[in-house]
Amino acid sequence: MSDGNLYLGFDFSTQQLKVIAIRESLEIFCEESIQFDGDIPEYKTQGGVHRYPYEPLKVTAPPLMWVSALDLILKKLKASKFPFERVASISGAGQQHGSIYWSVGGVESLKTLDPALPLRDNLRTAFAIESSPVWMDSSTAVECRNLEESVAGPLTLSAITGSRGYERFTGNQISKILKGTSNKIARISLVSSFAASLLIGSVAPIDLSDGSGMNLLNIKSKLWEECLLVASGGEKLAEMLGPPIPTNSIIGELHPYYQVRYGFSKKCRVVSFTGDNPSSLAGLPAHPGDIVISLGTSDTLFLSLSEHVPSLMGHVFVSPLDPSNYMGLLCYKNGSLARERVRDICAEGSWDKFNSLLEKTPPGNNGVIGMYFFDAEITPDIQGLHLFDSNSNPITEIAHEQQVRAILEGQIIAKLLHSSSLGYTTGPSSRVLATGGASNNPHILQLIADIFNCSVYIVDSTSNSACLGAAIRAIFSTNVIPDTTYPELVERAVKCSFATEPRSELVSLYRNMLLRYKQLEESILAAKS
Ligand SMILES: Nc1ncnc2c1ncn2[C@@H]1O[C@H](COP(=O)(O)OP(=O)(O)O)[C@@H](O)[C@H]1O
Ligand SMILES: O=C(CO)[C@@H](O)[C@H](O)COP(=O)(O)O
Repeated sequence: MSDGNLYLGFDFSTQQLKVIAIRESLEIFCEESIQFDGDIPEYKTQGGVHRYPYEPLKVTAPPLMWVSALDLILKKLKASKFPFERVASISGAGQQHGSIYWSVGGVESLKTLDPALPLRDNLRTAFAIESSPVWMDSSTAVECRNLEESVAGPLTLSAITGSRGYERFTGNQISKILKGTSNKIARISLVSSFAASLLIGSVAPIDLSDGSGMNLLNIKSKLWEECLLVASGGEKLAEMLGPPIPTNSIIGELHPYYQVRYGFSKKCRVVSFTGDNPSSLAGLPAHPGDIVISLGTSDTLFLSLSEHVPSLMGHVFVSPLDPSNYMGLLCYKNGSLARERVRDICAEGSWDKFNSLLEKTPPGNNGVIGMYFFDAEITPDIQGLHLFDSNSNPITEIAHEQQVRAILEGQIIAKLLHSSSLGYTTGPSSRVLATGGASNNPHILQLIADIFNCSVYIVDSTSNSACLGAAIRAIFSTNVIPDTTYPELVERAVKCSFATEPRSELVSLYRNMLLRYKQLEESILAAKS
């Protein structure tokens, strides 16, 4: 195989930093990852985050941990003799909505990175706020309501920004941070633009697609909405954020730090990073009518949209593929971490045992339904463990094998219920493209097929579609492959294979179960209000 150029795609996700290198022929050259909890334990995270027993809605992560993870993953690549000099361009992704607050000195130290030191030692005092709020935080309900009121209500905020006020959305997080600190904040980044900043040695601009997850960007004008900036952070917020840029823009050349320390080429260019979900969409050959289900730390369901219909549920972002289009997304906080908790309680921490228990119960779980919202759920706004028997009476105890089926069927039925209510429905030629760590589990894929009544496909080469999308964006944005549209490039680069199809005999069972789930969810929400 020729020793041609390579292209890197990073993903700074909740639990780990991942990177994929692809060849100009679009084949994967190598993958690497760093688990925050296990590989850099000095930061003492659990599931990549810090939680606060006396502030259960607060969830943060230390930006210096993400810096250390970049040091470590590049060190691992160097130890494996990775040919850094062949890297022609780099892009990446980051968990959405998290916010990083650069100090004045931090902005300066970015420019003067010393290659004799790890990034961590260069940037140890770079952050005015040492614990960044991340997407699992839901402590900003007051800020959300205030922002909604600043534009005559939640539906108006959704019409402008693509979402009603959501606690994890960055504008509300910034509002809370700025109220609570006197530290001098020079600039504010998202996780995606923060990661890009490390590579170019200056604070990188926020891209339109990830910027859509802030409750600050007008997704039609593609500009920050002035009144929302003022309501969230005052007159200076525009300056702290900088102007947003189209996703897939070339934002600069790799800082000389990386040439000296690792041997990267002087000509290596950096393409704007974006949110992990937009980057994942960019890494999948989704056709019109296809739906993507990403089963990572968060579970998400997303698809390409040609228009934006304001709603009080779900989100619409500027498309990472074409700024005149959109991306619809539903997010579930209780995703893999909730499944892991049931796995650990019922299956001794083993996915194989988890799957064996699933097989001991019939589809439909003999009418038992479960909602496993250990964390305050995003879609919908419910918390707690809610179990119901076949007559929809609340129960408290079910067998381990019923627990396993209940969490999986409950999570997938919820996705079908909420996506259908937004008109995100599958047609006869639709596919569900599954990605994310849990898409490696064939039992979960079969449940998705049965409940969505749709064939499920997976990407042959990797479940890290956010990294793959970033690497493909790195190639595409540097015009290395002329006369090729982005969809054509993705079709060539990403091979999806058939994973499983629905069992037609289960269609009516799951349709009835969905109706019961809908009634139960409505009753829980009604009891809250
Ligand atoms: N066989 C499996 N069955 C179910 N879940 C799995 C399996 N293998 C991995 N996972 C889940 O995948 C998750 C990681 O997925 P990933 O997409 O890498 O997350 P993120 O991008 O948020 O870091 C883990 O938290 C783990 O629970
Ligand atoms: O909040 C959202 C999307 O709105 C989450 O999807 C985060 O982007 C976290 O991503 P993962 O770490 O689960 O990939």
